[in-house]
Amino acid sequence: MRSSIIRSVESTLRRGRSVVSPSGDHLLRRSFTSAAPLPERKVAILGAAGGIGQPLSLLMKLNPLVSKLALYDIAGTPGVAADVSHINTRAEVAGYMTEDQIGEALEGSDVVIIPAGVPRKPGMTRDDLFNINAGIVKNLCTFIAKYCPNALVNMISNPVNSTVPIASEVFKKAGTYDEKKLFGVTTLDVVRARTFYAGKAKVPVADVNVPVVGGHAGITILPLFSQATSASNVSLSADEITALTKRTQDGGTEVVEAKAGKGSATLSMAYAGALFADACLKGLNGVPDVVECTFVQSSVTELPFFASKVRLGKNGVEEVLGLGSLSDFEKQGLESLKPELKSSIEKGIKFAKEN
Ligand SMILES: NC(=O)C1=CN([C@@H]2O[C@H](COP(=O)(O)OP(=O)(O)OC[C@H]3O[C@@H](n4cnc5c(N)ncnc54)[C@H](O)[C@@H]3O)[C@@H](O)[C@H]2O)C=CC1
Ligand SMILES: O=C([O-])CC(=O)C(=O)O
Repeated sequence: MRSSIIRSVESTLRRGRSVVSPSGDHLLRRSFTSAAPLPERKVAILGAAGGIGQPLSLLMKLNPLVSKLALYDIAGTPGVAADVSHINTRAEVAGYMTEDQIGEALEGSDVVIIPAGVPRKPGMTRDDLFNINAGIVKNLCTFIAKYCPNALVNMISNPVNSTVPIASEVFKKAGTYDEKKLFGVTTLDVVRARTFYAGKAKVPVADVNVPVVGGHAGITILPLFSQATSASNVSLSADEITALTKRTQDGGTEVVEAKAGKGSATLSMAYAGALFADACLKGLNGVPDVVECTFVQSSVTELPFFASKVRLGKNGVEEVLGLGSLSDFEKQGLESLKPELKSSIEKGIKFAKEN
């Protein structure tokens, strides 16, 4: 059994296909065929030795689209890099520690993933992380602007609703901002919405996709269950949809409480981060119709940043897609989230301008 699984993964890798795929295995089918040579792609992970960073480093090492994997952290990277580097997959792994080495880590990167920063403890909101994480993100983005201004930046560090605007201001100040290349990673909200919906509706999770729009904190997370694929065959009551919405919005808190002081989601986040980075790489490589929900500069609403479905392409964002038709419940959720999201965005912009 074990050897047949290994054989199947190895044969997938030889064909140059992805082991992980956003939104289910349909993307596997639009990956490269054996005839297409895979382009060289460098991915850097900043915060690679942390709770998310370590399993994310593992998953990116398993991704055959990655030819170089740069692992950076302020502590612990040599061990993680040595460990991951022994895996017999395509990516060459190098570990970097201290700011003297960050330039080398970043240079030539196509995608930079940032899970650096402190996680929540029970009783905290994501915004309670602002005071520490805002400075970390600002500093790291200054290095990105200097060493790899053309990279796609996947921001995981919380509060995403503020750290993405901070990054945009740092890049603007450096003259390198390209709104097509900056993403807040909200994939975990989609992963949760799919899992919770499939469980409640008793349908195979692989058949379910659910757009999640807005932002990445509490009520700013708005799953659009009315647009769930397979929704037409499923009838959930209004109370069930309300409960699913709340569970998706509180998914992070559910994990924080279960971990009881030992941090927040790391394994599911690493999975979600790997899915989103994989989608970015596929877009860069010219795979058509790669669509993911992500928090980007947006004109979908009056807010300057907003998460929605986005088509990814050779330059990052190819098209920010609209919201589609919303149920009355979702319309109400959309209006309710705007004040909080607006103030988190403004807080990030103000911090970056004043510091
Ligand atoms: N976007 C999302 O959906 C999610 C975001 N998160 C956020 O991800 C962040 C990381 O979470 P964990 O990995 O659990 O935390 P962790 O504390 O386990 O790891 C963070 C890592 O960042 C490193 N770090 C700190 N300052 C750094 C700097 N200046 N440069 C490079 N590395 C630095 C630390 O040394 C540590 O290894 C948190 O802010 C958390 O809230 C967590 C889950 C989901
Ligand atoms: O809840 C947290 O603090 C971490 C996070 O963003 C998530 O799990 O969605």
